[in-house]
Formats: sequence, C-alpha cells, structure tokens
Amino acid sequence: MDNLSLQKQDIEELRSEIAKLRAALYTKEQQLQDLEQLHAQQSGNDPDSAVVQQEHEEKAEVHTHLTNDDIARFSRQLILPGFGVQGQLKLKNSAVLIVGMGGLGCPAAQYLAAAGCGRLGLVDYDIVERNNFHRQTLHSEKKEGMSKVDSARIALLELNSSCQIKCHTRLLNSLNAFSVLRAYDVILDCSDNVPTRYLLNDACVMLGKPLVSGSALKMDGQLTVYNYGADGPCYRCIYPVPPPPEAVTNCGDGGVLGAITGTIGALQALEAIKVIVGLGEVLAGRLLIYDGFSNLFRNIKIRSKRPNCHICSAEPLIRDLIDYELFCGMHATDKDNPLQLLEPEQRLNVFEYQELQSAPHLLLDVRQPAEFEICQLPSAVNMPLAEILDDSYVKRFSSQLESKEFPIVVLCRRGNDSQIAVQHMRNRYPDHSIRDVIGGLHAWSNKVDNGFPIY
Ligand SMILES: Nc1ncnc2c1ncn2[C@@H]1O[C@H](COP(=O)(O)OP(=O)(O)OP(=O)(O)O)[C@@H](O)[C@H]1O
Ligand SMILES: [Zn+2]
Repeated sequence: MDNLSLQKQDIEELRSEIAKLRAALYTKEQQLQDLEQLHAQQSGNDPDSAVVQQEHEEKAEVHTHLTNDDIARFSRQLILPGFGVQGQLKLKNSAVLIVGMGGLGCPAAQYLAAAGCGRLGLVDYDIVERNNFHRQTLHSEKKEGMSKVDSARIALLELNSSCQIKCHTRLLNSLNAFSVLRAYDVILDCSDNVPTRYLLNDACVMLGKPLVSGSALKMDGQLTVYNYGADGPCYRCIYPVPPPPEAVTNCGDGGVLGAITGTIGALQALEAIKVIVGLGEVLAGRLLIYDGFSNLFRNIKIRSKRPNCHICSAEPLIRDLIDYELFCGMHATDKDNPLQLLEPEQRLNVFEYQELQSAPHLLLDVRQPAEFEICQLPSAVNMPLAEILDDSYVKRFSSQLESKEFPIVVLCRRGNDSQIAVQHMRNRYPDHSIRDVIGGLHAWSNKVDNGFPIY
C-alpha cells in the first residue's frame, strides 16, 4: 500500500474510532441524565420539571401578531384559504416534538421549521452514520459522528433561525417520556421500533396529546394520527398486542428508498400543521397506505376507539408507563443487540475463520442476494437464511453434507442470522462441524480487513 492510501486508511480508522467514542459518551451522558432525574424525582427536586416549568413560562409569551419578516417569509402559505394570519400565528405559538431524527424525522422537522413552527423538540440518542445520508437529509457529510439531534438543529437553524429548537439527546424511555413530552402540543412518532411506538402512544394518551405516526420500509409507507378527537383510536386500539419480534424488520435489514421516507415524513409535517391550525380533515381513524412501487395512495378507514382498550378506554387497565422492551420482547435500539443462540464452541471468531480459510470448508453466506452482490468473501456461497430454514440447502449441498469431517462455516452481516442458520442446521446434522462467524462481515471489516465495505 502506498503512503497516500495508508494515510487515507488511518483517517478512516480515526473517524470511526471517534464516532464510536462519541456514541459511548452519549450513552453515558444519557445514563447520567436519567439517573440524575430519578434521584431528583425521589428527593422531590425534579430538574426536568423545572425545565418544563420554565418552558411553560416561555410559552406564556404568546405571539399576537406577525412581523414583517414573517409576512414576507410565509407569504405563499399566508394567502392560502383556511390558513391565513390566524393559522400562521397558531403555528408560531405551537410546540412540536419529533421523536427520531432519521428518515422520517428529518423531512418532518424540515417542513415544520420552514413553515414557521415556533418551537421544535428533537429526540434521538444516535449519531450520524454514513448510511444515513441517502434519506436523512438534514445530516450532511461533515456531520458524520455528530449527534443526530445536534446535526439536525444546525441544519434547521440555517433554514429558519427564528425557530426555537430544544435538543433531547437521549433514548426516550418510560423514565423520561412524561417530562420530555409534557411541554409539546403535538408529538410525531418518527421512530423505527415497536417498544417506542407503544411508549409514545401510552404517554400521549395519558397526557392527552395527538400522535402523528409514520412508518416506512422498502418501497412502502404508512401514516395515521392517533389519539385525536373524541372518537379517534390510539395505537393500542388498533394493535392491542405487539407483533412477534421475528415479524419485525427495520430499514437496516429490509432497506428503504429515501424518497419513500421523505414522502411520509413530509406528510407527517402536514398532519401536524393541520392539527395545530385546525385546517382540513386530520387523518384520524384512517390509515394512509403508500405503495411507492406503483405510486398508489390508499386511504382506509380503521376502527374507532376500542371500548375496552387497555389505555384509552374509560376504565383503563394501564395507568402508568410500563417496561416497553419487556412488553414487546424487543429492544428499542438497533445498536449492539447481538443474539446469543449458540454455545461458544459452535462459533468462530474472525481470526479463527481467517486461519481456517486456507483449509477445505464450505462457507455459506446467508444474506439476501442483493446484499451478497454488494460484497462477499472469496469462496462464499450465497444461501439466504429463508432457504436454510425451508431446508432447500439439503439438496444443494448433499455431497458436502455427506461427510461429517467437512466443516461448514456460516456467515452473515452481523452474526445474528448466521446463528439462527447454524442452530437450524445442527438440529438436522448434530454431529457435523457447523459453526458461524461471530460478528459476521462487520467484525471481518473491523478486525481483519479494513478495506472490506461495511453497509
Ligand atoms: N426511543 C427512542 N428514543 C430516541 N430516539 C429513537 C428512539 N427509537 C428510535 N429512535 C431514533 O429514531 C430514528 C429512526 O430513524 P431511521 O430508522 O431512519 O434511522 P436509523 O436507525 O439510523 O436507521 P437504520 O435502521 O438504517 O440503522 C433513529 O435515528 C433512532 O435513533
Ligand atoms: Zn386505545
């Protein structure tokens, strides 16, 4: 490798090291904040309550007129019938909380700040990563490794410097949800996981706040407004029980196009504006289903309030926030959630696999073909997990499976699917040497070959 390439590699390594240190620092800061808050609550001196109090006092300063700058800036929406000066003033006096500064949160925040929403709260615990740029359009290249909330704040202030932006750089959980949500009029769920959806729903019902909920995956999106109006259902009215964890896919695993999240995020901003201004027909009790593949929008009626809903009925069973990760059997973060299905002797670390590489073996890569096409190890054979689980592999590799001595190594992106595959294969061939690679291709790239692409 020449000098310049070595320098470039050092730069990349340092960047990635700094990003990891920042992430660790944010997590610690968040733990500290939550502990401090718990301590203060228990000793009757809640700092967040003081902040909320202060915010309410700030809120007391109600804007009663538009400035000349407002008039010039918002002229194109001011002349809209049904919006007008009163609508603009309502927006100027409003406070909207956006949970998740990712694919949905970025466009939603962008349109709300641009439209003149007076106060925006941004919640996210995560940092900007390179794979965010294609859809999380407030985060630009120079901000890699920065907290998403700070990055979004900078971009939003460039767009509208008079928007007041409060950063909540933390994982929203049952401990902090009330104190964070309380100061806002409308909440946007731009998160990507089921525990957070239930948490936000329950907190919004208990606080009496409308929840604009969006989701997007692959080429599809969905949108609705929960807890709005006398008969508007909540999330639990529609989904009383969480889905099984294996039925849930996120963008990191299923993929998504930026224009899809952009569409749904912009529509979330629109619904928030309608709620605040009292404009048009709010999408409550209805679900918008967007099929980006055919560019079709369907708008279906969903049920009204469930009379025996555990949270929004007259006699709710749930009267306080619960442990949502436990309730859903899933994590609220997609970071570092390694499965622990296999025994240590059923696994290889990347260095052990590196040694084995020169010996005869069968390397099965259980990722999707589209992922395999992006990058693969030499001699790897693509056998997607679904085809392991439906036993298609038995026929295809019958000759290799005949000999118990012939080792099989299973590999995936992060070392979770590979364990599921090994567990399944071992049930059928308990005496074979079938092992997976701990940490998958991410670990390979981090520890063995920095030049191997990470996605
Ligand atoms: N409970 C929570 N508290 C704070 N932020 C949350 C919470 N749950 C989810 N988020 C944030 O919501 C955002 C969801 O956006 P999105 O799925 O587009 O981003 P991502 O997690 O970066 O994507 P990928 O799945 O590709 O890694 C993320 O930035 C995530 O950190
Ligand atoms: Zn309900």
